[in-house]
Formats: sequence, structure tokens, C-alpha cells
Amino acid sequence: MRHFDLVIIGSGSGNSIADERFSGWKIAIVEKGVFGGTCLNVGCIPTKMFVHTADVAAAPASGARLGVDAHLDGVRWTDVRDRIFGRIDPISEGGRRWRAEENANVTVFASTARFVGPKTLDTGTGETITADRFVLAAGSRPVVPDVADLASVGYHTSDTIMRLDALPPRMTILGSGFVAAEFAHVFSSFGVAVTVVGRSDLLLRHEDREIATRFTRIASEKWDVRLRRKAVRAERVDGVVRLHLEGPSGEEHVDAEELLVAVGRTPNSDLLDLPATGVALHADGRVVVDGHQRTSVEGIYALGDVSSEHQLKHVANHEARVVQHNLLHPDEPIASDHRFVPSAVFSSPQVASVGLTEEQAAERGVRYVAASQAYASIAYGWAMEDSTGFAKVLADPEDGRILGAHVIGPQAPTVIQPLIQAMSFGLDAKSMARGQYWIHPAMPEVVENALLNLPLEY
Ligand SMILES: Cc1cc2nc3c(=O)[nH]c(=O)nc-3n(C[C@H](O)[C@H](O)[C@H](O)COP(=O)(O)OP(=O)(O)OC[C@H]3O[C@@H](n4cnc5c(N)ncnc54)[C@H](O)[C@@H]3O)c2cc1C
Ligand SMILES: NC(=O)c1ccc[n+]([C@@H]2O[C@H](COP(=O)([O-])OP(=O)(O)OC[C@H]3O[C@@H](n4cnc5c(N)ncnc54)[C@H](O)[C@@H]3O)[C@@H](O)[C@H]2O)c1
Repeated sequence: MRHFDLVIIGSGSGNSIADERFSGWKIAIVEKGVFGGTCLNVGCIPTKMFVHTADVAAAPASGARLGVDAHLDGVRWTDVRDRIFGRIDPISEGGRRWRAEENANVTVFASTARFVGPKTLDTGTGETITADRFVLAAGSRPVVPDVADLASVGYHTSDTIMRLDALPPRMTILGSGFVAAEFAHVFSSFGVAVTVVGRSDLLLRHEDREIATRFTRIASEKWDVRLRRKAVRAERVDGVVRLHLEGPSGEEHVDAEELLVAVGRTPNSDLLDLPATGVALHADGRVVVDGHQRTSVEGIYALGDVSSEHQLKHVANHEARVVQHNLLHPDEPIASDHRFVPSAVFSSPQVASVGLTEEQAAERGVRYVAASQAYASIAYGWAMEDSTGFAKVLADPEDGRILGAHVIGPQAPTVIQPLIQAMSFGLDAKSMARGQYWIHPAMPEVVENALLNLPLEY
């Protein structure tokens, strides 16, 4: 039985661990799918390439309010798709080849691994291996909800929807979170009639309620948004997918040529048979880790979607750097920093957030003050004629510590970054607002003004 110094399961964020400092280690990487993981192949990167293209496709329609009459002549879907994957697929293949053929100390197994005993792994290739250390970086996969006959009608998830052969006239999206919001923007901007079906009363319900409410209102003007609906059955009628729903007004259905299921992601820990090596799991399937990304078994670490409550690439990358350090320096381990994890939804409008929402602050009994500023009331907002966006900041009234920030509107993920920085480095609201220049008339003035609006007590 071959023995390794380190086995990494999953080639997403896990693949970045084995740098030149590990050149003396005998390493195995096991990957069951396309090399490079979710973000590169079916997640952050292609979706944002589609989102930017969708923003361009949507631009002519927004010109009229500025006095510019423009017209979208068409979207060449297969050209868009092939441009995007023509760039991504070679990166994935290049990464695989580099590891498999040019890293003398690394063995790549292209298969599904599972534990069969303590620190003993069936690689799925017919070879069972052992190792001193393991990194579980197996990610997550789309959840398929319990809707009768769903499997037989043919549906897409985020894994497949970006590779469609042609744009459908209509698309139903089941789900109301990140994936639904981003793909609704992409496909509606490309001319597809989109229906979004959600269980709860708001789209993006995990956001600050004011932000989710604003997003839902704007989305409802563009898409057929059906909330408080339960999908109960699917069927194919004359080549169309019919989704039967139950909602506040009783039974109804929605028809579309394509159905996208986007109701969340579940950790891939179940594929790994972790009880065989003694690794503990949370009830929701996430691997239990301590602050140093160590599992319940000495020498076995986990990172990213398989263990994190944040299914975000910047979190997986951060945790991979922590694991990397702790593998190299087990006697001086460092901890992950999950204090201020930001996230962004690249839809239209864009949404970004960090820290506490008002609802969370109230629930936890945290004393706070909040203030907002509309894009419409800053100079660049006038330039854009924006009537949709605002920035909201929550702070401790006694010392100005920023507790949370929420932005909806153009470039929200960029506009929020100085607030993430302020929170991470402990800059108080007054110092942040008045201790630096804010370029005039740029979009971050919306943040400057929200900070100045805070009724602080110091
Ligand atoms: C559509 C979409 C858009 C997204 N957009 C963003 C975004 O804009 N920003 C952001 O921060 N995050 C985004 N995310 C989330 C982000 O992609 C994930 O948080 C991140 O990729 C997780 O990285 P990871 O390394 O934990 O797992 P992954 O990248 O999923 O890697 C895990 C790998 O392990 C392999 N694997 C699993 N089980 C086994 C096994 N038993 N044996 C062998 N191999 C196995 C899998 O095939 C996979 O390649 C998006 C996700 C989706 C689905
Ligand atoms: N921009 C980004 O960073 C980005 C983009 C896409 C995905 N992601 C990551 O991937 C994760 C998964 O995304 P997602 O959108 O699939 O999940 P999500 O958790 O963001 O949203 C899923 C939504 O679907 C709803 N839902 C659940 N079951 C349902 C059902 N049976 N019928 C109707 N609605 C139902 C839930 O109430 C929830 O609001 C995200 O949580 C995020 O961490 C990030």
C-alpha cells in the first residue's frame, strides 16, 4: 500500500496548498470531477463572466432615461458561452496537467475517494493509500429538492445551465438566493422570460431586510417573481417543463422550456465515508473543525464548503492558507479569521454585505445606530440617474465601531470594500468618514455620507 505525507481531497481551494515549500513532501491529490473545483469551472468565475456580459446586454435598455436611445440587436449565446468556457476550460486542463505531469512529488488520482479505515483511503482507482495527513477540501454540490417527478422531467443546476445549447424562450428558476438572483439577471438580460419561484416572502432573505425588500421590489418589476410558493410536482407537457406550485392563492403552475434548480448547496462529506476514519460531522453534514481548521482526528484538516458555514470562495481561500501554514508549522498553528466575512450577489441591482444585519443586531441585543444614504443623493448617483441603490451602516453609538454594512446598487461589491477594511482593522465611523479624502464625485461618497449620517454619541 503506497503511503503519502499528505493527501488532498478536492482540487478547488485544496489545490493551492502544495506550493514550493512542499516540494520535499510526497503528495496525492484526488479529484473526482473537473480539475480546479467549483469556483473556476461552474461557480464564481464563469458566472461573473456571464454577469458582466449580461450587464452589457442590459445597458441599451437603461440608456433612454439618460437621453441615449440604444437598441440591443441580439445576444449570440453560443459565442458568449464558447468565449467564456474557451478561456476557462484550458485553465482547468492546464492546472491538471501541471500537477499530474510536471510536479514530480505529486500523484493525481482522477476518481472519487472514500475512507475505508483510519487514515486509509480508497482512491476509487483500485488503489488504496494511507497518509500521515489529509486535507478534506471536497466542497459542496447543489441540493435537489423533494419535488415529485423532478428527476424525470430534466432540470438544470448551476453545474449545467451555463452550457445550454441555445437560449430558451422561458426559464423557471426554483430558489431565491444567490444563484437564482444571479442567473435571473443573466438570462433575463439575454431576452429569456424568467420566473423565479421562492418559498419565503422575500428574495435574498438572508440579507438585511431593507435590502432584501428593495431587491425583491426591483426584481418583481423585471421578472415574474412568485414567493411563498411550494413546488410540489413537475411534469413535461408538449416539450415544456410544467412546475406545479402551492401558494397563498391555492394551486397554480408555471411553464418554461428550461428549469433551473437553485435551492442551496450541501457539503460533499457524505461521499467521503468519514466515520471510517473517525472524523466528526455536524448534523447538516459539515465537517467539524476547530479554529485552526483541524478536524476531530489528528493530522486531518478540512476547509471550504465541506466544513464552512460560509460557502464562499474567499473564505475557502483564506482557510486554505491557514491549513497550509498549519501543515508546515503544526507546533505554531494559526487560526482562521471569520470575524467579518463579506459576501456579494452579482445580480441587478448588485448587493453586498458584511457584519450584522439590523435584524441580527436586534435579535442579539446589540446596541446599535444605523444610517443610510441613497445613491440618488450623491453626485455620481445623479450621473447614473440611479433611483434604486443605497448604502446602510450599523455602528456602536458609544465608540463608532462599525458593526455591519449593507449596500444595494451599482458596483456594491466594490463600494463596500472600504467598510470591510475599516471593520477588519478597527477603524471607527468618525475617523473613517473624516480621516481620509473621498474622491469626488465617485461612488464611495455614498459610504462617506452614510457614515456621516450616523447619530453617534462620542
Ligand atoms: C454558481 C455559483 C457561483 C458562485 N459564485 C461565487 C462568487 O461570486 N463568490 C464567491 O465567493 N463564491 C461563489 N461561489 C461559491 C464558491 O464557488 C465556493 O464557495 C468554492 O468554490 C468552494 O471551494 P472549495 O475548495 O471548498 O470546494 P470546490 O471548489 O467545490 O472543490 C471541491 C472539489 O472536490 C471534489 N470532490 C468532492 N468529493 C470528492 C471525492 N470524494 N473524491 C475526490 N474528489 C472529490 C469535487 O469534484 C470538487 O472539484 C459560487 C458557487 C456557485 C455554485
Ligand atoms: N456571489 C456569490 O458569492 C455566490 C453566487 C452563487 C452561489 N454562492 C454560494 O453558493 C451557495 C448556494 O447558492 P444558492 O442560491 O443555491 O443557495 P442559497 O442558500 O443562497 O439560496 C437558496 C434559497 O432557496 C430557497 N429554497 C430552499 N428550498 C426551496 C424549495 N424547495 N423551493 C423554493 N425555494 C427553496 C431558500 O429559502 C433559499 O433562500 C450560496 O449560499 C453562496 O454561499 C455564492
